[in-house]
Amino acid sequence: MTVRAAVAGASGYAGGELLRLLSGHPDVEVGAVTGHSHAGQRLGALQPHLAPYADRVLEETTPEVLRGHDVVFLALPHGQSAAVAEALGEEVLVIDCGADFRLADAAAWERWYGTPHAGTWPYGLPELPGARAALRGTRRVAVPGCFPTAVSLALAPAYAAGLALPEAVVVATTGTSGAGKALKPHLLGSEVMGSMSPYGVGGTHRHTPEMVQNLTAVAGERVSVSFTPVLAPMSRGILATCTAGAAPGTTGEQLRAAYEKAYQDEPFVTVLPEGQWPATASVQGANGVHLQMAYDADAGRIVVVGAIDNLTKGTAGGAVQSMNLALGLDEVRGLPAVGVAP
Ligand SMILES: NC(=O)C1=CN([C@@H]2O[C@H](COP(=O)(O)OP(=O)(O)OC[C@H]3O[C@@H](n4cnc5c(N)ncnc54)[C@H](OP(=O)(O)O)[C@@H]3O)[C@@H](O)[C@H]2O)C=CC1
Ligand SMILES: CC(=O)N[C@@H](CCC(=O)OP(=O)(O)O)C(=O)O
Repeated sequence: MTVRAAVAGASGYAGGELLRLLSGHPDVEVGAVTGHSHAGQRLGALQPHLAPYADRVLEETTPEVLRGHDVVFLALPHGQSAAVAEALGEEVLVIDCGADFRLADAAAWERWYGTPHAGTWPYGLPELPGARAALRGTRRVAVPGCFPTAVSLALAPAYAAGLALPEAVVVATTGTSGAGKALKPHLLGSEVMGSMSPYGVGGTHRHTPEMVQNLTAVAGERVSVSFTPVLAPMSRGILATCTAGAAPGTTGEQLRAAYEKAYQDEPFVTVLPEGQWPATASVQGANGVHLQMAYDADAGRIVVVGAIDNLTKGTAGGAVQSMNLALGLDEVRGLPAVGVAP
Protein backbone atom coordinates (compact mmCIF):
# COMPACT_ATOMS: atom_id res chain seq x y z
CA MET A 1 0.00 0.00 0.00
CA THR A 2 1.10 3.59 -0.53
CA VAL A 3 -0.06 6.30 1.85
CA ARG A 4 0.01 9.99 1.01
CA ALA A 5 1.54 12.08 3.75
CA ALA A 6 1.62 15.85 4.21
CA VAL A 7 4.24 17.57 6.35
CA ALA A 8 3.21 20.84 8.00
CA GLY A 9 6.21 22.78 9.27
CA ALA A 10 8.46 21.46 6.51
CA SER A 11 10.73 24.51 6.70
CA GLY A 12 11.64 23.66 10.33
CA TYR A 13 14.00 21.14 11.85
CA ALA A 14 11.39 18.57 12.85
CA GLY A 15 9.62 18.86 9.48
CA GLY A 16 12.95 18.52 7.68
CA GLU A 17 13.79 15.38 9.61
CA LEU A 18 10.36 13.96 8.86
CA LEU A 19 10.96 14.47 5.14
CA ARG A 20 14.43 12.88 5.39
CA LEU A 21 12.89 9.76 6.93
CA LEU A 22 9.82 9.69 4.68
CA SER A 23 12.05 9.88 1.59
CA GLY A 24 13.27 6.38 2.50
CA HIS A 25 9.92 4.94 3.55
CA PRO A 26 8.74 2.40 0.98
CA ASP A 27 5.04 2.92 1.70
CA VAL A 28 4.88 6.70 1.78
CA GLU A 29 4.46 9.27 -0.94
CA VAL A 30 4.93 12.87 0.19
CA GLY A 31 2.12 15.24 -0.78
CA ALA A 32 1.85 18.80 0.52
CA VAL A 33 4.75 20.45 2.32
CA THR A 34 3.82 23.58 4.21
CA GLY A 35 5.33 26.42 6.22
CA HIS A 36 4.33 29.88 7.31
CA SER A 37 6.79 32.75 6.89
CA HIS A 38 8.61 30.74 4.19
CA ALA A 39 5.47 29.86 2.21
CA GLY A 40 6.08 30.33 -1.51
CA GLN A 41 9.78 29.42 -1.25
CA ARG A 42 11.50 26.37 -2.75
CA LEU A 43 12.21 23.74 -0.13
CA GLY A 44 15.67 23.23 -1.66
CA ALA A 45 16.64 26.76 -0.70
CA LEU A 46 15.77 26.12 2.96
CA GLN A 47 16.58 22.43 3.43
CA PRO A 48 19.27 21.67 0.84
CA HIS A 49 19.90 18.18 2.24
CA LEU A 50 16.40 17.08 1.16
CA ALA A 51 17.37 16.52 -2.47
CA PRO A 52 14.26 14.55 -3.54
CA TYR A 53 12.03 17.44 -2.53
CA ALA A 54 14.26 20.36 -3.57
CA ASP A 55 11.83 21.69 -6.15
CA ARG A 56 8.76 21.46 -3.96
CA VAL A 57 7.31 24.87 -3.10
CA LEU A 58 6.13 25.42 0.47
CA GLU A 59 2.45 26.19 0.77
CA GLU A 60 0.80 28.05 3.64
CA THR A 61 -0.30 25.76 6.49
CA THR A 62 -4.08 25.62 6.11
CA PRO A 63 -6.62 22.79 6.51
CA GLU A 64 -7.47 23.14 2.80
CA VAL A 65 -3.89 22.41 1.76
CA LEU A 66 -3.53 19.53 4.23
CA ARG A 67 -6.84 17.83 3.35
CA GLY A 68 -6.85 14.83 1.01
CA HIS A 69 -3.89 13.05 2.62
CA ASP A 70 -3.95 9.78 4.55
CA VAL A 71 -1.45 11.05 7.09
CA VAL A 72 -0.72 14.61 8.22
CA PHE A 73 2.39 15.32 10.28
CA LEU A 74 2.23 18.55 12.25
CA ALA A 75 5.63 20.00 13.14
CA LEU A 76 4.34 23.42 14.20
CA PRO A 77 4.86 25.67 17.20
CA HIS A 78 2.95 24.71 20.34
CA GLY A 79 -0.70 25.73 20.23
CA GLN A 80 -1.10 25.52 16.43
CA SER A 81 -2.15 21.88 16.12
CA ALA A 82 -5.63 21.59 17.61
CA ALA A 83 -7.43 23.82 15.12
CA VAL A 84 -5.73 22.19 12.14
CA ALA A 85 -6.44 18.64 13.40
CA GLU A 86 -10.09 19.42 14.03
CA ALA A 87 -10.55 20.70 10.51
CA LEU A 88 -9.05 17.56 8.97
CA GLY A 89 -11.66 15.03 10.08
CA GLU A 90 -11.41 11.94 12.23
CA GLU A 91 -10.48 9.47 9.51
CA VAL A 92 -7.13 11.19 8.75
CA LEU A 93 -4.13 10.05 10.77
CA VAL A 94 -2.79 13.20 12.44
CA ILE A 95 0.60 12.99 14.12
CA ASP A 96 1.47 16.02 16.22
CA CYS A 97 5.14 16.62 16.97
CA GLY A 98 4.22 19.51 19.27
CA ALA A 99 3.26 19.35 22.93
CA ASP A 100 -0.46 20.14 22.71
CA PHE A 101 -1.84 16.63 23.28
CA ARG A 102 0.89 15.02 25.40
CA LEU A 103 -0.36 15.69 28.91
CA ALA A 104 -3.40 13.93 30.35
CA ASP A 105 -3.76 16.36 33.25
CA ALA A 106 -5.48 19.56 32.08
CA ALA A 107 -4.40 21.47 35.19
CA ALA A 108 -0.76 20.51 34.59
CA TRP A 109 -1.05 21.64 30.97
CA GLU A 110 -2.46 25.01 31.97
CA ARG A 111 0.19 25.49 34.64
CA TRP A 112 3.11 24.73 32.34
CA TYR A 113 1.90 26.07 29.01
CA GLY A 114 -0.46 28.84 30.14
CA THR A 115 -3.21 28.09 27.61
CA PRO A 116 -6.42 26.01 27.71
CA HIS A 117 -5.82 22.25 27.41
CA ALA A 118 -6.61 21.00 23.90
CA GLY A 119 -6.98 17.33 24.89
CA THR A 120 -4.98 14.11 25.18
CA TRP A 121 -4.01 11.78 22.34
CA PRO A 122 -2.34 8.35 22.40
CA TYR A 123 1.29 8.91 23.37
CA GLY A 124 3.83 8.08 20.69
CA LEU A 125 6.39 6.20 22.76
CA PRO A 126 5.59 2.55 21.96
CA GLU A 127 8.27 1.20 24.30
CA LEU A 128 6.41 2.43 27.39
CA PRO A 129 4.11 -0.15 29.01
CA GLY A 130 0.67 -0.08 27.35
CA ALA A 131 1.57 2.56 24.78
CA ARG A 132 1.99 0.29 21.77
CA ALA A 133 -1.53 -1.13 22.05
CA ALA A 134 -3.01 2.38 22.18
CA LEU A 135 -1.14 3.37 19.01
CA ARG A 136 -2.35 0.45 16.87
CA GLY A 137 -5.10 1.73 14.60
CA THR A 138 -5.29 5.18 16.20
CA ARG A 139 -5.97 8.26 14.08
CA ARG A 140 -4.29 10.68 16.50
CA VAL A 141 -0.77 10.58 17.96
CA ALA A 142 0.96 12.94 20.38
CA VAL A 143 4.71 12.63 19.74
CA PRO A 144 6.62 12.96 23.05
CA GLY A 145 9.07 15.74 23.80
CA CYS A 146 12.69 14.87 23.08
CA PHE A 147 13.86 14.92 26.72
CA PRO A 148 10.88 12.88 27.97
CA THR A 149 11.66 10.27 25.29
CA ALA A 150 15.22 9.79 26.53
CA VAL A 151 14.44 10.05 30.24
CA SER A 152 11.29 7.92 30.26
CA LEU A 153 12.99 5.09 28.39
CA ALA A 154 16.06 5.38 30.64
CA LEU A 155 14.12 5.14 33.91
CA ALA A 156 10.92 3.20 33.17
CA PRO A 157 12.36 -0.33 33.66
CA ALA A 158 13.81 0.58 37.07
CA TYR A 159 10.45 1.91 38.23
CA ALA A 160 8.50 -0.95 36.66
CA ALA A 161 10.71 -3.42 38.56
CA GLY A 162 10.43 -1.52 41.86
CA LEU A 163 14.17 -0.86 42.00
CA ALA A 164 14.13 2.95 42.25
CA LEU A 165 12.81 5.39 44.83
CA PRO A 166 10.27 7.88 43.45
CA GLU A 167 12.60 10.89 43.33
CA ALA A 168 14.62 11.03 40.15
CA VAL A 169 17.39 13.50 39.32
CA VAL A 170 18.16 14.07 35.65
CA VAL A 171 20.86 16.13 33.95
CA ALA A 172 20.60 15.97 30.17
CA THR A 173 22.83 17.59 27.58
CA THR A 174 21.19 18.52 24.31
CA GLY A 175 22.15 19.72 20.87
CA THR A 176 20.95 23.09 19.67
CA SER A 177 18.49 21.78 17.05
CA GLY A 178 16.10 21.01 19.91
CA ALA A 179 15.33 24.71 20.05
CA GLY A 180 14.07 24.85 16.46
CA LYS A 181 15.30 26.79 13.44
CA ALA A 182 14.00 30.26 14.27
CA LEU A 183 16.69 32.77 15.24
CA LYS A 184 17.41 32.88 18.98
CA PRO A 185 20.20 35.15 20.33
CA HIS A 186 21.44 32.63 22.90
CA LEU A 187 21.87 30.06 20.13
CA LEU A 188 24.17 32.08 17.90
CA GLY A 189 27.27 30.10 16.97
CA SER A 190 29.52 32.40 18.97
CA GLU A 191 27.38 31.86 22.08
CA VAL A 192 27.21 28.08 21.79
CA MET A 193 30.58 27.03 20.38
CA GLY A 194 33.15 26.02 22.99
CA SER A 195 30.72 26.27 25.88
CA MET A 196 28.08 24.29 27.76
CA SER A 197 25.33 26.04 29.69
CA PRO A 198 22.31 24.96 31.73
CA TYR A 199 18.85 26.41 31.22
CA GLY A 200 15.37 25.70 32.56
CA VAL A 201 16.96 25.04 35.97
CA GLY A 202 15.12 24.47 39.25
CA GLY A 203 12.05 22.62 38.03
CA THR A 204 11.09 25.19 35.42
CA HIS A 205 11.44 23.20 32.18
CA ARG A 206 8.08 22.31 30.60
CA HIS A 207 9.18 18.74 29.90
CA THR A 208 9.21 18.02 33.64
CA PRO A 209 5.46 17.26 33.93
CA GLU A 210 5.68 14.94 30.92
CA MET A 211 8.47 12.92 32.56
CA VAL A 212 6.53 12.87 35.84
CA GLN A 213 3.42 11.67 34.00
CA ASN A 214 5.25 8.82 32.27
CA LEU A 215 7.27 7.60 35.24
CA THR A 216 4.34 7.91 37.65
CA ALA A 217 2.24 5.71 35.36
CA VAL A 218 4.97 3.07 35.30
CA ALA A 219 5.78 3.21 39.02
CA GLY A 220 2.19 3.27 40.25
CA GLU A 221 3.07 6.10 42.65
CA ARG A 222 4.02 9.73 42.10
CA VAL A 223 7.58 10.09 40.87
CA SER A 224 9.16 13.54 41.18
CA VAL A 225 11.79 14.56 38.65
CA SER A 226 14.44 17.22 39.26
CA PHE A 227 15.45 18.02 35.70
CA THR A 228 18.33 20.16 34.44
CA PRO A 229 18.86 20.50 30.68
CA VAL A 230 22.30 21.58 29.46
CA LEU A 231 22.96 23.07 26.05
CA ALA A 232 26.00 21.54 24.32
CA PRO A 233 27.90 22.72 21.24
CA MET A 234 26.52 20.11 18.84
CA SER A 235 23.58 20.24 16.47
CA ARG A 236 21.90 16.95 17.39
CA GLY A 237 21.72 14.54 20.29
CA ILE A 238 20.62 14.14 23.88
CA LEU A 239 22.67 12.42 26.58
CA ALA A 240 20.53 12.01 29.69
CA THR A 241 22.15 11.02 32.97
CA CYS A 242 19.35 9.84 35.23
CA THR A 243 19.74 8.82 38.86
CA ALA A 244 17.40 7.78 41.66
CA GLY A 245 17.78 6.34 45.13
CA ALA A 246 17.94 2.55 44.97
CA ALA A 247 15.09 0.65 46.63
CA PRO A 248 16.37 -1.35 49.62
CA GLY A 249 18.03 -4.60 48.60
CA THR A 250 18.65 -3.56 44.98
CA THR A 251 21.71 -5.12 43.34
CA GLY A 252 23.56 -4.28 40.15
CA GLU A 253 22.59 -7.67 38.71
CA GLN A 254 18.90 -7.05 39.36
CA LEU A 255 19.13 -3.64 37.75
CA ARG A 256 20.76 -4.94 34.57
CA ALA A 257 18.35 -7.88 34.38
CA ALA A 258 15.36 -5.51 34.61
CA TYR A 259 16.59 -3.52 31.59
CA GLU A 260 17.53 -6.56 29.53
CA LYS A 261 14.09 -8.07 30.14
CA ALA A 262 12.18 -4.85 29.49
CA TYR A 263 13.88 -4.17 26.17
CA GLN A 264 14.75 -7.65 24.87
CA ASP A 265 12.20 -7.45 22.03
CA GLU A 266 12.46 -3.72 21.33
CA PRO A 267 13.89 -3.09 17.87
CA PHE A 268 15.18 0.39 18.64
CA VAL A 269 16.40 0.14 22.24
CA THR A 270 19.88 -1.23 22.89
CA VAL A 271 21.07 -2.08 26.37
CA LEU A 272 24.80 -1.80 25.77
CA PRO A 273 27.20 -4.49 27.00
CA GLU A 274 28.44 -3.94 30.52
CA GLY A 275 31.07 -1.22 30.77
CA GLN A 276 30.17 0.46 27.46
CA TRP A 277 28.49 3.84 27.88
CA PRO A 278 26.13 5.60 25.46
CA ALA A 279 27.36 8.41 23.20
CA THR A 280 25.25 10.75 21.11
CA ALA A 281 27.38 10.10 18.00
CA SER A 282 26.37 6.43 18.04
CA VAL A 283 22.69 7.24 17.52
CA GLN A 284 22.98 10.31 15.32
CA GLY A 285 20.47 10.07 12.48
CA ALA A 286 19.17 6.74 13.83
CA ASN A 287 15.91 5.93 15.56
CA GLY A 288 17.87 4.15 18.26
CA VAL A 289 18.11 4.56 22.01
CA HIS A 290 21.32 3.45 23.70
CA LEU A 291 21.22 2.72 27.43
CA GLN A 292 23.66 1.74 30.14
CA MET A 293 23.16 1.47 33.87
CA ALA A 294 25.07 1.01 37.12
CA TYR A 295 24.31 0.59 40.78
CA ASP A 296 26.36 3.05 42.84
CA ALA A 297 26.56 1.14 46.12
CA ASP A 298 28.33 3.91 48.08
CA ALA A 299 25.71 6.50 47.19
CA GLY A 300 22.84 3.99 47.28
CA ARG A 301 21.66 5.18 43.87
CA ILE A 302 21.00 3.76 40.46
CA VAL A 303 22.52 5.59 37.49
CA VAL A 304 21.12 5.17 33.99
CA VAL A 305 22.51 6.97 30.96
CA GLY A 306 20.51 7.21 27.74
CA ALA A 307 21.44 8.64 24.33
CA ILE A 308 19.10 9.54 21.48
CA ASP A 309 19.07 11.84 18.48
CA ASN A 310 16.55 14.51 19.47
CA LEU A 311 15.36 14.94 15.89
CA THR A 312 15.12 11.22 15.05
CA LYS A 313 13.92 9.03 17.96
CA GLY A 314 13.22 12.27 19.86
CA THR A 315 10.81 13.63 17.20
CA ALA A 316 10.49 12.52 13.59
CA GLY A 317 11.62 8.90 13.99
CA GLY A 318 9.23 8.43 16.89
CA ALA A 319 6.51 10.01 14.73
CA VAL A 320 7.14 7.61 11.84
CA GLN A 321 7.34 4.62 14.22
CA SER A 322 3.92 5.62 15.57
CA MET A 323 2.59 6.10 12.03
CA ASN A 324 3.67 2.55 11.19
CA LEU A 325 1.80 1.20 14.21
CA ALA A 326 -1.28 3.28 13.52
CA LEU A 327 -1.43 2.08 9.91
CA GLY A 328 -0.73 -1.57 10.73
CA LEU A 329 2.68 -1.52 9.01
CA ASP A 330 5.80 -3.20 10.35
CA GLU A 331 6.88 -0.90 13.19
CA VAL A 332 10.45 -0.58 11.91
CA ARG A 333 9.49 0.16 8.29
CA GLY A 334 11.53 2.97 6.74
CA LEU A 335 13.39 3.77 9.96
CA PRO A 336 17.18 3.81 10.21
CA ALA A 337 18.59 1.73 13.06
CA VAL A 338 22.16 2.69 12.17
CA GLY A 339 23.83 5.96 13.21
CA VAL A 340 26.29 8.12 11.27
CA ALA A 341 29.24 8.26 13.70
CA PRO A 342 31.85 9.67 13.75
N1 LIG B 1 13.50 20.26 17.42
C1 LIG B 1 13.28 19.21 18.23
O1 LIG B 1 14.22 18.51 18.67
C2 LIG B 1 11.89 18.86 18.62
C3 LIG B 1 10.78 19.57 18.19
N2 LIG B 1 9.53 19.17 18.57
C4 LIG B 1 8.35 19.92 18.20
O2 LIG B 1 8.16 20.01 16.79
C5 LIG B 1 7.54 21.23 16.47
C6 LIG B 1 8.42 21.94 15.46
O3 LIG B 1 9.68 22.19 16.04
P1 LIG B 1 10.97 22.61 15.22
O4 LIG B 1 10.94 21.98 13.88
O5 LIG B 1 12.10 22.36 16.10
O6 LIG B 1 10.72 24.19 15.07
P2 LIG B 1 11.21 25.15 13.89
O7 LIG B 1 11.18 26.51 14.46
O8 LIG B 1 12.47 24.66 13.30
O9 LIG B 1 10.04 25.02 12.81
C7 LIG B 1 8.76 25.50 13.04
C8 LIG B 1 7.90 25.27 11.82
O10 LIG B 1 6.58 25.76 12.07
C9 LIG B 1 6.22 26.72 11.08
N3 LIG B 1 5.42 27.80 11.69
C10 LIG B 1 5.86 28.79 12.52
N4 LIG B 1 4.82 29.57 12.90
C11 LIG B 1 3.72 29.05 12.31
C12 LIG B 1 2.35 29.40 12.30
N5 LIG B 1 1.89 30.46 12.97
N6 LIG B 1 1.50 28.64 11.57
C13 LIG B 1 1.93 27.59 10.86
N7 LIG B 1 3.23 27.21 10.82
C14 LIG B 1 4.10 27.92 11.53
C15 LIG B 1 7.53 27.24 10.54
O11 LIG B 1 7.32 27.73 9.23
P3 LIG B 1 8.15 29.00 8.65
O12 LIG B 1 9.58 28.74 8.98
O13 LIG B 1 7.89 28.90 7.19
O14 LIG B 1 7.59 30.20 9.30
C16 LIG B 1 8.39 25.98 10.58
O15 LIG B 1 8.14 25.18 9.45
C17 LIG B 1 7.40 22.04 17.77
O16 LIG B 1 6.11 21.86 18.30
C18 LIG B 1 8.41 21.38 18.64
O17 LIG B 1 8.08 21.53 19.97
C19 LIG B 1 9.35 18.04 19.31
C20 LIG B 1 10.39 17.31 19.77
C21 LIG B 1 11.75 17.71 19.50
C1 LIG C 1 17.80 22.94 23.04
C2 LIG C 1 16.35 23.20 23.31
O1 LIG C 1 15.94 24.33 23.49
N1 LIG C 1 15.55 22.14 23.35
C3 LIG C 1 14.14 22.23 23.57
C4 LIG C 1 13.51 20.87 23.46
C5 LIG C 1 12.40 20.90 22.47
C6 LIG C 1 11.51 19.68 22.39
O2 LIG C 1 11.69 18.53 22.51
O3 LIG C 1 10.42 19.82 22.25
P1 LIG C 1 8.99 20.33 22.43
O4 LIG C 1 9.15 21.80 22.20
O5 LIG C 1 8.27 19.64 21.37
O6 LIG C 1 8.44 20.02 23.75
C7 LIG C 1 13.83 22.82 24.92
O7 LIG C 1 14.55 22.57 25.87
O8 LIG C 1 12.80 23.48 25.03
